[in-house]
Amino acid sequence: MTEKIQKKLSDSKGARWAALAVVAFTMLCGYFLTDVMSPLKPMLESELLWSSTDYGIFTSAYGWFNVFLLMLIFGGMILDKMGVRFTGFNACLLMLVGCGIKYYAISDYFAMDGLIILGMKAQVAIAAFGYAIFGVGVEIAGITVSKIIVKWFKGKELALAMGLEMATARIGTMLAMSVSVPFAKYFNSVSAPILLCFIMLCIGLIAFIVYIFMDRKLDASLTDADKDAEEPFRVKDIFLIITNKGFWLIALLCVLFYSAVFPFLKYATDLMVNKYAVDPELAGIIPSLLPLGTLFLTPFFGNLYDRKGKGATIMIIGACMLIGVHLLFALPLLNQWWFATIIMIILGVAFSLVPSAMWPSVPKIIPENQLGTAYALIFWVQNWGLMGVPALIGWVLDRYCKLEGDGPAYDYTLPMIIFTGFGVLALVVALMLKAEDKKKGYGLEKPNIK
Ligand SMILES: C[C@H](N)C(=O)N[C@@H](CCCCN)C(=O)O
Repeated sequence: MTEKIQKKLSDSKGARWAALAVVAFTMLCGYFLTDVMSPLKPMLESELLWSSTDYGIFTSAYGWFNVFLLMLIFGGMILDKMGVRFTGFNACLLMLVGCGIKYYAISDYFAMDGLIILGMKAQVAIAAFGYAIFGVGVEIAGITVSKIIVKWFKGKELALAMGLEMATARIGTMLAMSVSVPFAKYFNSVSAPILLCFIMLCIGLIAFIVYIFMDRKLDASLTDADKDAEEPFRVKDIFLIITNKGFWLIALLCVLFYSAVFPFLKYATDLMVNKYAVDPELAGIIPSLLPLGTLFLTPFFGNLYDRKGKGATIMIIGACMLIGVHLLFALPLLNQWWFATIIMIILGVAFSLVPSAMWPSVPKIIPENQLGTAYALIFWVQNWGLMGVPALIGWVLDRYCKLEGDGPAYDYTLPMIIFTGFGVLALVVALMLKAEDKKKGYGLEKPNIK
């Protein structure tokens, strides 16, 4: 009699890559809205009379609820307790609600002109409130998708899969950077690109519902032994996570590195206009090259990490490149669009190196049943930067960098020096992480494929 060996659904290559494609698409839709306003900064200033500080407040709202109301941490605990299907679906709903509120605030339907809410212009406050709700949704969706990828790819092409997920999400950023202004101009409305995002988020929700069916099938294919091996999450596990030095080094590297990239992207279009004299209508194209480069390179470096290891070294190289690029943006040399384009592409390489090695390194430090909470805690620390740095840069621009006359509105030297500082600190932490790996034997320099 032949004994049938039960295979998990994730053992099927087709099934696991299909699952990845579906959830990565949901993230693409989320990333589109995340960055859709960045190229619109000059239009917000000229048409809705926002200042750089208004824009900075609005942008920082992304992290308000995640940071102060601990929504991300609760989200991570819900994820580990209730599972990926429940958490992911509700995260998609939150993204939609947040996007709807943001659209209302920016659209012509908005009728509270002249009102002040908590010291902010009503329009800025309500758009920021919507963006804050969206921020909770997209961040919880991010940790959910990370856990989904570990569920399907652990012991297989984990870093490649994470790299491909990030690459797909970056298409959303790229679209935001390149189509927002032409779209807004075509419809003669700053809010038109946000409506487009709303439609995309509806499609993203449908994609996640498709994933829910795949996840059910995966669970049904698990043997009793697989299920027994899954230890339940206990609240006291949080203590185990936060007393782990490796965890803190990853979290610190994450906040420092990402503070020098995502908040930079929010101002990159404006930098192109002010420092490199690029036409505002085309200025979003140069920053959009950053996600374009990461599209190919994040999976490439992820695959390299899967097969050859060297995760900690990859993070160190990425941090060094980040410092070089921001320094070149800060220095008063070669204020030409082509030079900005070249260094933006190099930033894309740095922005592929660090994430491709950092995120797949977390499961080497933290057990799988605590992963949702661990990713959530890392995102929470990171959100302090995503929230604080844009507000800081907006304030610095208004206070110290305003220029008089008909030329550029701002001098970007000081903001770029601040971004360089984050890069230097990220490098120090990356070096400490490599030393800790040597001491504790996490295996960050070892390949992921067993
Ligand atoms: C902004 C968000 N918190 C974030 O850090 N996103 C990362 C991807 C993290 C998920 C990895 N599986 C990014 O680089 O976009």
